Amino acid sequence: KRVGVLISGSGTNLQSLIDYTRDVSNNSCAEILLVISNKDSVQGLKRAKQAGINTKVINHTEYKSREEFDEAVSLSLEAAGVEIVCLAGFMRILSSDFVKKWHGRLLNIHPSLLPSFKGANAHKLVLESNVRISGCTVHFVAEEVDAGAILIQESVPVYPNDTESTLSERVKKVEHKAFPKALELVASEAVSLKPGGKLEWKHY
Ligand SMILES: Nc1nc2ccc(CNc3ccc(C(=O)NCCCC(=O)O)cc3)cc2c(=O)[nH]1
Ligand SMILES: N[C@@H]1O[C@H](COP(=O)(O)O)[C@@H](O)[C@H]1O
Repeated sequence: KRVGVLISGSGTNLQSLIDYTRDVSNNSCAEILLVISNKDSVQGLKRAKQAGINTKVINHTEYKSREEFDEAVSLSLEAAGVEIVCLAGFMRILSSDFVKKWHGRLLNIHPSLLPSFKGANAHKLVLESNVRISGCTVHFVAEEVDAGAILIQESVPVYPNDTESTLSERVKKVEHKAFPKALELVASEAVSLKPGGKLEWKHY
């Protein structure tokens, strides 16, 4: 399956997807063809270039509306023949037209155990709530932010003296395992998203 990855920053999740899909011992059904960033000169773009993967910067500030930005992103993905889109630290909310067009083929990784701690500052909310376990969630993207069907979750302990950076570092380690697994499930068609928004697991 042809995969496109949308990023906005460092791209460590992108790197884990590149490494996993290129490790022949994984017999991956996925191949990353295109990396799109809404921000220029982020480390994720360097990672893609080093891997010889096509990159494109589509700057949202150059578009009059969210829908027009999303349309430009979608057209680039389609032009490359992308079949599955992964949001890897992509920090723009996507319009419902985009989500509808890519329904069931659009994955996101969130740095908390959804449905707890939705939004752009999950680690901060986790620390403020004094929970003792956190982790990451890979889910299909739905119109409602961070509310799509959950594919994979991995947990980590939260320590009393944790900061956002010590927690995010611990969570990222399990993100880098969870995201490739989730992508493989979808790329191999072991799991799919039914129109009603529920998952259909074929090989379990
Ligand atoms: N419709 C839909 N689109 C998404 C886009 C990105 C992410 C990644 N997680 C994200 C979750 C929250 C945000 C957020 O609130 N950013 C500040 C506002 C930025 C902006 O104005 O766009 C961004 C990404 C998830 C979703 C999702 O679940 N559904
Ligand atoms: N969506 C969240 O944003 C961060 C992106 O990190 P990176 O993949 O750019 O290193 C990750 O923690 C991910 O869960």
